[in-house]
Amino acid sequence: MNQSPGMRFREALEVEKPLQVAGTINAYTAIMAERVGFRALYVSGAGVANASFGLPDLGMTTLQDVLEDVRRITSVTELPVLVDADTGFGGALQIARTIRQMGRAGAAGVHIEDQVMAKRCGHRPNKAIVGKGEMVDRIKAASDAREDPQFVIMARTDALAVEGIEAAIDRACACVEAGADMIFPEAVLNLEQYKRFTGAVKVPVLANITEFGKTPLFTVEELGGAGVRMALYPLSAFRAMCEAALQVYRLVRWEGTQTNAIGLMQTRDELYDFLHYYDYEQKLDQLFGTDRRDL
Ligand SMILES: C[C@](O)(C(=O)O)[C@H](CC(=O)O)C(=O)O
Ligand SMILES: [Mg+2]
Repeated sequence: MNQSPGMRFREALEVEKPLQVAGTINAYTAIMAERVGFRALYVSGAGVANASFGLPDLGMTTLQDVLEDVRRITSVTELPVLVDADTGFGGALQIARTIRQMGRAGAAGVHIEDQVMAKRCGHRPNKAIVGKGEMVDRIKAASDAREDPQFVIMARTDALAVEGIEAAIDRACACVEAGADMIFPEAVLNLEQYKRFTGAVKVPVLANITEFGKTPLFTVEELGGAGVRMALYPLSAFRAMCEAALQVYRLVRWEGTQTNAIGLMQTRDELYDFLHYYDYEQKLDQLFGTDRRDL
């Protein structure tokens, strides 16, 4: 595995069209997603905020908070990991630091968006965005800072909901001009709009297929037909995990036993299989023998 993570992401993009990018909120889910066959993973800003810190996705987490989750994930997978860097966590110099530290944490690339620093979830109302010039500066700073030229800089624009499609496409093109390798148009409403973006920008476009948001749950075939090159599922597994956890808590609390919750659970054997538990155990036995009575 001597290719850089950025290179691996770009290769995955050539192999699978559109490339499905699986959101993984921790190291263990990354292992499962890799085993299932995904070719690229994602660390969601909302995932870090919600799952790791119990906070809403409103720009309250720091670069270090995100890096910690990125390191945990990149240390257990060979798959390239795209990371949500929100607004970049500061001005030009801080954005440069974000890019370098993400690279060193093993990320394949990041997306940086044009919302104001006090950002909101992309699928919520009342978003505010910085001017086109400031967004272009963010992308210039990011693209200039990469230590590996293959590290992916993806520009996310939230302008569609704020200024409309023409302005959003104009921004996307300006970001590509400034060095963005890929474009993430946020909160797209229909396939026609995706077609407008993919027709206008000459770089790969990502579709954020997040549930309960503004974008319908388009299939990969539909997205591919609109020229989209990446389909992102940022929180799908997390949402399902949360629902399962809630059901288990309720059942145990109400029924005084987990018997009726067992069907919602991954078994010990499955868990150990994903973790290669038995290989580790065998290693211990090899090293120290199985008779531990003299300890
Ligand atoms: C992609 C996203 O930025 C994320 O942090 O995962 C979110 C996802 C979501 O809230 O559903 C976003 O679209 O803003
Ligand atoms: Mg986000």
